[in-house]
Amino acid sequence: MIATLTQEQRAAALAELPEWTVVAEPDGISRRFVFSDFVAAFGFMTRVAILAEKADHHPEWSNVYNRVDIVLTTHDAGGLSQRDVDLAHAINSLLE
Ligand SMILES: C[C@H](O)[C@H](O)[C@H]1CNC2=NC(N)=NC(=O)C2=N1
Repeated sequence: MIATLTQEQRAAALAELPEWTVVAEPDGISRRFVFSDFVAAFGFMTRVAILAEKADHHPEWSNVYNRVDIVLTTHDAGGLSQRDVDLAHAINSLLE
């Protein structure tokens, strides 16, 4: 069973993810991505979906035209875990 991060671990992890915001409900982290159009947004979502499936860790997300909103939380742990942090870094890497 995966555990949620301790307060110390959270603080350290979030310091490395300045683009992500803490959200309360569900306990996790969130980031908004804005692209030029729907095709670019959906292409990004496809790449995130492949990462998520490989990691067996899946985002809560929504898409409206060129915008993608992602929340990462670990359902099995009931909050933010290292899996969310790892996926956030992998998603960030897609944009480099
Ligand atoms: C059985 C399967 O491994 C689990 O249900 C995985 C799948 N993807 C998941 N994704 C997320 N975000 N949280 C989980 O707890 C989770 N659990």
